[in-house]
Amino acid sequence: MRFSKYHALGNDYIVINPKDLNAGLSETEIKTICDRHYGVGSDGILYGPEASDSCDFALKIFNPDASEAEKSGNGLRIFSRYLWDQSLVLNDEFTIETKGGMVSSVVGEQGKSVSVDMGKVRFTHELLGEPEPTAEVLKVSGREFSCYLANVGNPHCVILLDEVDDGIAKAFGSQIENNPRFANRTNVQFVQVIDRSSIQIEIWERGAGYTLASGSSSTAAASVVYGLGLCDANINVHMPGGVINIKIDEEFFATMTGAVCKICEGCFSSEGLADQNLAVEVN
Ligand SMILES: N[C@@H](CCC[C@H](N)C(=O)O)C(=O)O
Repeated sequence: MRFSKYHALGNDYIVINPKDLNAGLSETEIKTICDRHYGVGSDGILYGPEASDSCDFALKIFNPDASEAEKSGNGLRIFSRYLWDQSLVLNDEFTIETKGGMVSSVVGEQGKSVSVDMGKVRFTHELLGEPEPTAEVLKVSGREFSCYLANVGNPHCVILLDEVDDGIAKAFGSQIENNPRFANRTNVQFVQVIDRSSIQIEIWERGAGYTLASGSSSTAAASVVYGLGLCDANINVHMPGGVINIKIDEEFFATMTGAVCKICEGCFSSEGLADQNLAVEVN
C-alpha cells in the first residue's frame, strides 16, 4: 500500500489514496500506521480523494486513535498540496467535501503555501446557536478554567490565559478532551493574546494528544479572540511548530493560510500493517 507523508508546521499527516487499496483501512491499520514506534508515525491519516456529489473531491480524516474527525485545517491544506503534487489540481480554487462541511482551497507558491476557506465558525459544539463567544466555567482537577466553545466543523474548547506553555496543555489537555461536558470529546486550545494581530496557542488535539500545530485550532482560537474584541480580523497564530494566518469576516467566515512541506513517499509492508499488539505467553 503506497503512502505520502507531509507536515504543516510540524502537524504531520499520512495521505493514503483509496485507489491504492483493495478495501478501506481497519482500526488496527490506522493505529499502527500513526504509531511513532510500530508504524510510520503521524498526527493522523488523510484518506482520499474519494468521489463527491457536491464538491470536486471528498476526504476522510482519521485521528491516531482511529476516530474519524469531521475536519482538520492542516489536514485539508496537506491534502490540497497532495492533489497539486498529483497534478489533480492546478493553481485555481477547488472544493473538498468533509464530514464537517465543504471547504475551498487554493495552492500557491509552488505548493509551499496553501489557503483554505474553513467556512463559518460557530460558538457552540453543536452547529446551531451562539452568534458570539460565551464564557463557561470548566472544573478540572481542582482548577477552574473559563472557556469558550467553538465549532469549525469539528469541536473546540478555547481557554484564554495570561501565559501559555506546553506544560499546561500536557497537564490538562487529556482531562478536558474527555470531560463529560463534551459528548463527542473536544480539541483544546490554551491561548495567550500577544497584541491586536497575534496570539500564541498551545494545543491538545482530540484523538491525537499534544501537537505542534493545528489549523482548525488556530481558526477556533482566532475567531474567539476576534469575537471578544481582543484582536482585529487579521491574526497571526503562533504555535510551537510555526505561524498560521487567519482572516475572519464579520459573519465569522475564516480563511487560513500557511506552509506545507512534503516529507516522503513510501510503501507499507503487509507484515508491518498486521496487528502489532502481540501478546507473548511465557510458561
Ligand atoms: N490537526 C488538525 C485537527 C485534526 C482533527 C482533530 N484531532 C479532531 O478530532 O477534531 C487541524 O489542523 O485542524
